[in-house]
Amino acid sequence: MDKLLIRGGQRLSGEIAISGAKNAALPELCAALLCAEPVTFANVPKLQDVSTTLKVLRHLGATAERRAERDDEVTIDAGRLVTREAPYDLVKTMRASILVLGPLLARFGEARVSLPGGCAIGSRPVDQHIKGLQAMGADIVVQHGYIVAKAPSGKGARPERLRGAKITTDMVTVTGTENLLMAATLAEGETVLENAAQEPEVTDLAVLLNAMGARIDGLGTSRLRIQGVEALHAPAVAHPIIPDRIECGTFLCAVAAAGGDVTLRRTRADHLDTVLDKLREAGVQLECGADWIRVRAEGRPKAVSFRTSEYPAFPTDMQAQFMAVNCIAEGVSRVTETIFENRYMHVNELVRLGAHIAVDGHTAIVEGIPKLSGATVMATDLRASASLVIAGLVAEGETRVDRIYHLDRGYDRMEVKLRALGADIERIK
Ligand SMILES: CC(=O)N[C@H]1[C@@H](OP(=O)(O)OP(=O)(O)OC[C@H]2O[C@@H](n3ccc(=O)[nH]c3=O)[C@H](O)[C@@H]2O)O[C@H](CO)[C@@H](O)[C@@H]1O
Ligand SMILES: C=C(OP(=O)(O)O)C(=O)O
Repeated sequence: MDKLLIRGGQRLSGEIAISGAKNAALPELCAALLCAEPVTFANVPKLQDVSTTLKVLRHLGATAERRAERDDEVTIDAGRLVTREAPYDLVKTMRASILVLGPLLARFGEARVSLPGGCAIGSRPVDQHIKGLQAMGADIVVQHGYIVAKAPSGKGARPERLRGAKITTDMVTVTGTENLLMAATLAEGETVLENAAQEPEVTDLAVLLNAMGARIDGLGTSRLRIQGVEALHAPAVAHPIIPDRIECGTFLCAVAAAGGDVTLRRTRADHLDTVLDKLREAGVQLECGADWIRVRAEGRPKAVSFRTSEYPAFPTDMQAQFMAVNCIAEGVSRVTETIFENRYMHVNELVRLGAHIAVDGHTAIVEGIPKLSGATVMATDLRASASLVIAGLVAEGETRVDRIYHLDRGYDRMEVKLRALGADIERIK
């Protein structure tokens, strides 16, 4: 298993480009299942989760290839599928594999999808996906670890289309909104999704679907109104995946902790407002352009308290990385996690590096100290891994981060980008 070896203490400087967003790429690649024509995407990040999604799509019978001469471009052709089943072995490592359910059911009237795996950050049920699809007329049972779904039966052998419905989810759910949105594009009549997630990745999916001929209104709001159509088509041009706001936020936190002067290119500052505000509160200097952010930091940052919540509030996917900054900040901070019940797996590992953190229910109290000290730590989930890398960059001596397959699920060559900024970091095979 690969590990990262980090020798802390280097300032970061220079420029890097941010990759396409994992959490936009995964649903959008699955959206290609909604039509029989080849759909091309640009700015597709090179991540383990993207490779797993392409494997799932190939298993279903689609062709899914990166272009040899422009390897950020991927074309999916789901013209002829051979099965409607996404098996456990392929989906166990990835939460987002649940996103084939809505498209398969909507286009073919049936799907058999293993309950998904992914980061161990909470119980993560998919009851809202199931309830929403049931409201659209689907018959769904969970059997032997699989969600078995069928559209309402028609008069002949063919299933009917799903039916538009008014659906209000019990909580804001990102992949739940995405699954129901995709299903609704091909349903008969109007669907209204209330309490919809407003994350930029959901909006980017809706932009793609509309470019494929869907009729979705209310983009970026908590009410999505969808008029179902009979078929979707390939968009006229390759769909560019939006930049990864969480990758960008992770590098911003790395500079806030380690100090330096870095410009992040091909990014969207307007997707990161809350994180940028908190970094300013920490004393970090930021300048933002249309597609770049320059970050400068000297000395210890100031401790900043925050609370995670749905977009546009502070993202849960940035909680661990910002906590690493607080570990070496001046002062005491309170970090409250409201989305996932078990997202403090990084705390014990940060404590191994010398951090002073006490967890009280959903809140972690972090007392900043001037220096962390290098140690061997274990990555437990994707963003926890990123927080350990940030901590390693500022720890005295050597930090070894084990089990970085979690990191590879969601970061596009993180250690290569950090090395380009002057970090002393290497991957050990
Ligand atoms: C691939 C992807 O985009 N992953 C993101 C997505 O995950 P994901 O879509 O899985 O997260 P959700 O937004 O669905 O989860 C929010 C909360 O709702 C609960 N819930 C959700 C669905 C459901 O049917 N029942 C239920 O109880 C979850 O357990 C959690 O407590 O949004 C999360 C919250 O921003 C991010 O951390 C993940 O990076
Ligand atoms: C929790 C995350 O991913 P996933 O939903 O794919 O497990 C994440 O991106 O931080």
